[in-house]
Amino acid sequence: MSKTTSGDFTKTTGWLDWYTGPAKPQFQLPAGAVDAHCHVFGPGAEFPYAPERKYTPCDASKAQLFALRDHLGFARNVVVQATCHGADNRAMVDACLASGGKARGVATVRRTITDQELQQLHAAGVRGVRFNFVKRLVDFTPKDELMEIAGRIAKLGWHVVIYFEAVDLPQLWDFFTSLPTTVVVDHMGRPDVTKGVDSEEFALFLKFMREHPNVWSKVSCPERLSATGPQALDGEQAAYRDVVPFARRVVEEFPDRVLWGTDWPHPNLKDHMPDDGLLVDFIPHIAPTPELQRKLLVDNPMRLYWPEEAS
Ligand SMILES: O=C(O)c1cc(C(=O)O)oc(=O)c1
Repeated sequence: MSKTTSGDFTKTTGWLDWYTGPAKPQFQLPAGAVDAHCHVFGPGAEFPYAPERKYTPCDASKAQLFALRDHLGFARNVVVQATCHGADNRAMVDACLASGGKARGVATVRRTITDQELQQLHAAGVRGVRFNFVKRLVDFTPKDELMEIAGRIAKLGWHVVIYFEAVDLPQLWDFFTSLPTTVVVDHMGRPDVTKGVDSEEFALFLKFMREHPNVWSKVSCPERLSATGPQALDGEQAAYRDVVPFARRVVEEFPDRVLWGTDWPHPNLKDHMPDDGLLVDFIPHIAPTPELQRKLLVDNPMRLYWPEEAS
């Protein structure tokens, strides 16, 4: 597979391309497992990157995503709109439509979107919108605009996905806790794992989930959060051990409100690109029993994204 950025685009300097030839996981995923956080990038020649983007990635097409899904043993994907596409959801929608019902999506929308356009997104398989508060990724969208969008998508039965850094949770608390939908936190709210699992910062995140039963968390991205490694490369089976206590705490306390995803193609990683097969092998460390694994990988994502099929 050749990895390029097509169209009139040049990759951000230092960009790390996704890993070719991932291992077959040793951990066998339960039947029907969902990769509930992944992206498509372009291809730029077909789906141009947004003018307001903060980075230009290498292309990562739907066909490449579906090949990874099959290789790792997932049954389905949730394709989350990547910030490099702004509020132009065409690449994500195209992936959902091409998946034969095996992908659902999370969109980024502006308040100018019409009801008809929202209905079209729904028909394509979109079931949520993403609000992003990570400053290196997006410019600020006023909270009144976000709240207006949340009110509109609530009527479609959709949820809100939020992405923020742990240090920003206190100032975002009131907004998050006013949202009228299920709220799904990306990557555990990005804890600083060097502060420890019993830190005030992580305690606040657990309180956020404990006091608000509509809040869910993706226990994803150990490769982003780890400070110690070792990196999930070259067969390493003990990768990212410093992240395990955080994810495991969330899985064990909130087993019915957690999701897991590869985060392929892993935008903006700076020091290494993980082997996605080894990332799958991380799962039994954070969800140690078959029951927790089934909830994390099958029951919970099915309830949120394919409720009509959920048992
Ligand atoms: O931490 C990141 O850089 C990142 C970026 C994006 C995106 O650009 O959409 O999505 C993610 O899930 C994570």
